[in-house]
Amino acid sequence: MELTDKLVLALPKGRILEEVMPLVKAAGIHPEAAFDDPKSRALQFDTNIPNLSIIRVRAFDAATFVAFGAAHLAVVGNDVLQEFGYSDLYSPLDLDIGHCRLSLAMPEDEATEDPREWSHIRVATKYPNLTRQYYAERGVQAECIKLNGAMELAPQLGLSRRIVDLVSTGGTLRANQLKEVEVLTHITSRLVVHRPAFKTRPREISYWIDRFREAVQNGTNS
Ligand SMILES: Nc1ncnc2c1ncn2[C@@H]1O[C@H](COP(=O)(O)OP(=O)(O)OP(=O)(O)O)[C@@H](O)[C@H]1O
Ligand SMILES: O=P(O)(O)OC[C@H]1O[C@H](OP(=O)(O)OP(=O)(O)O)[C@H](O)[C@@H]1O
Repeated sequence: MELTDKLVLALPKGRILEEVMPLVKAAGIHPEAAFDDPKSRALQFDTNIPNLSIIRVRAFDAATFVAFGAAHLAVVGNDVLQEFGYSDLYSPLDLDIGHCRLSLAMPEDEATEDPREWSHIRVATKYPNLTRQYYAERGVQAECIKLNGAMELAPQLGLSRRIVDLVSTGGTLRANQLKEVEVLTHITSRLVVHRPAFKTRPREISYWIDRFREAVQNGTNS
């Protein structure tokens, strides 16, 4: 495969994509038609900007592509940034989208947390590093069971009493008879860049950070 010097922007293909595309377009980036074609199996897309292409990947993978320099820019939730803690990711801009929180939840009918019970904690989560760190700061070693979705099933089925998961409206917790016990961190999506690429291609990358900043500001003011 031929490597080009095109800038690569990684976008998460899940729920954030719908929120991020108005910003991408307001920043002046318009992907080729195949990007909006549900039948297309393409993963990389040209844009109206000759030296910029878009890749569409899973939310967690967007951070990984940029962390290793395979993409130069990405849109990533700070849940993902905190979970990975990649040192080569620089996140200069809050995009003010993807608002949610990462919370500890337990069954509604159970007594609220008593730290004296914390001799052995088991938690089902997509965020084992963040969760372990949260409990370690409280002097507790947590056993984390990594799930990639549907964490809310874990308490009902006896996998773990506690889950750490993203909460927005709280509807998913309520539908599964769970209560939010504590917020670990508040989340929004950020524009992130590959730190070494920012050093070698500062003008190009600063240009796009500025365009996204303007898009966010114009969106907020309109
Ligand atoms: N309920 C929510 N409300 C707002 N933002 C959310 C919500 N859930 C997740 N997010 C944000 O969207 C990002 C992607 O969400 P998630 O990890 O659930 O992926 P997805 O859209 O289900 O796709 P996939 O799991 O296939 O990658 C998260 O990292 C988080 O920043
Ligand atoms: O508080 P709410 O508004 O109900 O949102 C919370 C839900 O949203 C996310 O899941 P998503 O819908 O992305 O599906 P997933 O479990 O496949 O990641 C998250 O993992 C919760 O399950």
